Amino acid sequence: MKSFPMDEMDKSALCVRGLAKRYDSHQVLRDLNMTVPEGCIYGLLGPSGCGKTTLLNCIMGNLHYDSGSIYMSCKKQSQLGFMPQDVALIESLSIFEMFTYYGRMFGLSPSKIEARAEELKSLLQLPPLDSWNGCLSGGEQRRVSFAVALLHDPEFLILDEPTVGLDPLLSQSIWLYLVELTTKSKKTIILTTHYIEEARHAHMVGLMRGGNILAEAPPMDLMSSHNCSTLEETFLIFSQADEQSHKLPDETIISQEPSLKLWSPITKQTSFSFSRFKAQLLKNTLYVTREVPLLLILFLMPIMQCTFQNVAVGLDPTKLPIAVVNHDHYDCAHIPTHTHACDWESPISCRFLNYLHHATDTVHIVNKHNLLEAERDLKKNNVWGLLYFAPNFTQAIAARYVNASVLNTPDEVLDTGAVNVRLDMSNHVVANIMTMDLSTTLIDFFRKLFHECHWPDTVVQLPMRIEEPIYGTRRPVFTHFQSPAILVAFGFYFPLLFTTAFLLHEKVSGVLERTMTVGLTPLELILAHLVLQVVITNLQTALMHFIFYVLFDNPFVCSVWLPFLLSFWQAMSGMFLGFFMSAVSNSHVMAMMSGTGIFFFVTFTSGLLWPLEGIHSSMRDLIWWSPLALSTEAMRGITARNWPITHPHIYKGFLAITGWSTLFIIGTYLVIKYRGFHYRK
Ligand SMILES: Nc1ncnc2c1ncn2[C@@H]1O[C@H](COP(=O)(O)OP(=O)(O)OP(=O)(O)O)[C@@H](O)[C@H]1O
Repeated sequence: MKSFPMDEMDKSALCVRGLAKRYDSHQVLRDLNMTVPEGCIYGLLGPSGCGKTTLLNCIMGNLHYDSGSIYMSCKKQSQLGFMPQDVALIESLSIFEMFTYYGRMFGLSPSKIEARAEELKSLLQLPPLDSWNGCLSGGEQRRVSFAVALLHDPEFLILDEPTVGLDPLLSQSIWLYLVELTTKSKKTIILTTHYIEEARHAHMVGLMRGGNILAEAPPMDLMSSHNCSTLEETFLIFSQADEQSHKLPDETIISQEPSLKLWSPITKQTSFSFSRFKAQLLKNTLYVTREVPLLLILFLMPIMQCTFQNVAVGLDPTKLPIAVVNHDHYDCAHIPTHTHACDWESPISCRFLNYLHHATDTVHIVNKHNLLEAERDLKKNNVWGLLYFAPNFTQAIAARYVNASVLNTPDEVLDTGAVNVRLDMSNHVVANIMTMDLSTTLIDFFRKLFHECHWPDTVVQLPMRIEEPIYGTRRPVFTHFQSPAILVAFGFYFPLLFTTAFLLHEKVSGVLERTMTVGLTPLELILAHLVLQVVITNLQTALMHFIFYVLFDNPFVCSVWLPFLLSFWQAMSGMFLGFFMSAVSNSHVMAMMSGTGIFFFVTFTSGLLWPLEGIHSSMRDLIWWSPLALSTEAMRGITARNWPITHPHIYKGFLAITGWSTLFIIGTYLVIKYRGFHYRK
């Protein structure tokens, strides 16, 4: 290969001077100088981990650097073509769809995109353009990725290992094409490669080691000045010299505290472009509609979770076995079933048990012969409770209510005339429901009995009258308490999950970095996602409201729009947290772990599982700062009480969501501003 004429090098396409970059305490680039003449191929050679990718990212403005300076002849992102080390293809698109996506990013017309696609297909021997990226081999993906970098015919190409894994013949034709690009079209190309010998094709090579360029010159000049026949040999000589010279010790550089973080001279797109926004939106929509498992998760999950919640949570337990030891009467089978006849002779224990059997579904009577057997079953949790009627229970009851008044009935008689109940109280919910059910059934039984005898039934009632409730029903169910909270929690969590997973997938696969390098702005990225999320959220919310309020008939005493608006607003807040999570997370594991933590924190402190009025007194004032606490209360206020938006409980809910959303947006803005939206290993 002819070496690049030195006189043409005066005009530099890129000048890097004294560049330093470190990750925490790891100094990756140190006092690095590099000059790339215009219209040449510059081969950046160096062992793995020497900092090549870091250098390229600093040049393109994907990374801040700590000190030094970078000069570039091209200033706009659209003049730059970048092929990252990871292929960073969008797997759910076909090759042509991906060309269309990137073409739109660059503002190319459809006919131009089509023409370039055909050109690049024959040049790079690409598979048919309607092939899915996800089905291509590694080498094919690399060629497609290379084609994307060339699509808009940029002036400056930065290629991170373009020929790795390619057929030698294809590699050679790519090199020939690159040389043609530089000679005919005066493009400038920087490429990295592990195949040192292929860099002979380059006009200039830079030998990089330990974060520094040891030498840069045309490859032939480098070899001849060191009497070497291969570049490999030349690199070895430079590496040995570098090893012996022991340049600056690490600490010297680490101790330099950079005063400010510097960017590359490439001007980042800041203005909003409808064409890029549309390209991103169409790409996202194609992705979501093509990924059937994702679609199922998005819509089946709310359906299933809401259905499970309604059928599995909050309903009163039924058919709880309860042991009955009846020493009042051993064989209730032959006692007449007209339980409430004013008859104080036939065994009241049997008549009460008969009434219990028919009046409530909560307990299921299991007759036992003696107390020992019943207690054994209670300990083994074969039964949840034990009812014991002492001998002469009926007579004692009669003595209490018929033959005498309660005041002059002896204590022993009162004792005998009491139903003895022993329960397994280890399960709070079951124990409370059984206690309530047994006492109300017993009171009801005696009320009806007294009624038959034409006695005032107030004798057996507490001196308290429970009036019709202002809100809710006389016999509230736990599901009714939970459903508004579940709606709010799911409304928050589903968008959080989707946004985090979707953006993180793009980030980790390198697609996001690539699209941001070609000019997509954070605002366009966020708006395109927002539009899709709004559509998904509205469908999910409609589905969830339908299941809760139409299928399962949870309390809903209000108009449709206000709870829908609250759910929607809550979902937006979940999405904003998703933006923040995807910006700060570098892996799905990290996002998943923090997402799970957030879910449990938010669930426990939202009043979903238990009323917040029952929280420990030290947290009583703080709890309302929890992200979903006020909105959950607002949802209850709307759906069960029909409070308007002007009610303090309701507008505080909306304000709390707005406040948290603002916080998430500010957090995301700061992360993007100071760290970028890029993937960091
Ligand atoms: N985000 C990061 N945080 C911390 N260290 C990093 C980060 N990115 C890269 N490094 C480290 O910086 C060094 C240089 O990495 P870089 O990817 O630039 O090397 P490279 O020369 O391109 O390697 P390869 O040829 O294998 O791709 C490596 O030791 C790497 O572990």
